[in-house]
Amino acid sequence: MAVYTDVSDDALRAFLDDFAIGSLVAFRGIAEGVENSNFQLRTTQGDYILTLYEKRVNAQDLPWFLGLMQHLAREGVTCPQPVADRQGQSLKILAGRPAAVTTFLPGVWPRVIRLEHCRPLGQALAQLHVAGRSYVQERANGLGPDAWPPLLQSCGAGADTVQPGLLAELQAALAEIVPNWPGRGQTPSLPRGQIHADLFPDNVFFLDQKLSGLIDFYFACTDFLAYDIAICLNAWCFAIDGSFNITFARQILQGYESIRPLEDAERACMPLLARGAAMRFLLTRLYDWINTPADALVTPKDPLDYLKRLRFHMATKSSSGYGF
Ligand SMILES: Nc1ncnc2c1ncn2[C@@H]1O[C@H](COP(=O)(O)OP(=O)(O)O)[C@@H](O)[C@H]1O
Ligand SMILES: N[C@@H](CCOP(=O)(O)O)C(=O)O
Repeated sequence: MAVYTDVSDDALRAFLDDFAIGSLVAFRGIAEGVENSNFQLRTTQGDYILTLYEKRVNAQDLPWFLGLMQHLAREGVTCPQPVADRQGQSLKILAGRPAAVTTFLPGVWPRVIRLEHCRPLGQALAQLHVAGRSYVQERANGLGPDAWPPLLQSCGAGADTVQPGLLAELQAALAEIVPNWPGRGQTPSLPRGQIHADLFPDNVFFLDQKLSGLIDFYFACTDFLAYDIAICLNAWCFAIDGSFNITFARQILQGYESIRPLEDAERACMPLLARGAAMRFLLTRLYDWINTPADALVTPKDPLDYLKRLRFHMATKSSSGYGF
């Protein structure tokens, strides 16, 4: 459960007095997610989400995230919208944390991924990339390739307590991936733009068998568009036993390319981008696995799920391995 910060009934009522969204009927902490504290609010006017921003979110970036969500909605991408208070402020402080109220998005995320989710996912990702073109302000990816070696170093010997030999295996993989990242060494750069950077199944909602919207833009940043595809291939196309579902991948790619055709260089880089994406999530999971106190109200995600994926991508030498 991800509720890092408790909010008292009285503090919440006082906070909501600033807004014109009715009075509080009920609220509950949401037992999902690992990054921020989320609460579902019911007021006399409807449902809302209250987010208190925690460990990995830099408060200075919040205007950029909230602005991106507003921009994408104007361009036709369904996503939560910040709710401004009576003074026009959407970014506030509650219980000592930066906080915002956003609109509630109807739908549920798919607990079991099926083929019919994959094409709409690819289309929605490409729509996001196209819509993001006119959001001109950039935000660097703080969890890009330069962040990976120090993140592994901060896990240190703890990595081998998760699995013996893990530290050396990841160091060797990093030595292959980081110097050859697009735009470095012999590898050409790729088209860049605003990316979601965390489009996992729990951030994609479906309703009546249709994709109803995207949530959780708090890792969004300006980076290679094809890297966002690589993140989705990691998050959506592996079975519990670690096997890669190329049919799912093909549907994601075809859905994406029906909106935004890829350049040859983007296709060719997919094995490299997929390795980087697996590494990024492996490392944040590993760090959290080692550093989350046993009594914390959050269920850390298993880093070893991403070791299986990384090994698959390290062994995949051609983009045809992803269904191109
Ligand atoms: N705008 C929203 N509308 C409906 N449910 C939401 C919304 N935002 C978050 N949730 C719920 O809260 C859960 C955790 O949110 P998420 O943004 O993924 O957390 P985190 O910030 O920890 O990554 C989601 O899986 C979803 O159930
Ligand atoms: N998707 C990340 C974790 C962060 O996302 P959240 O939406 O679950 O908070 C992972 O799976 O490692």
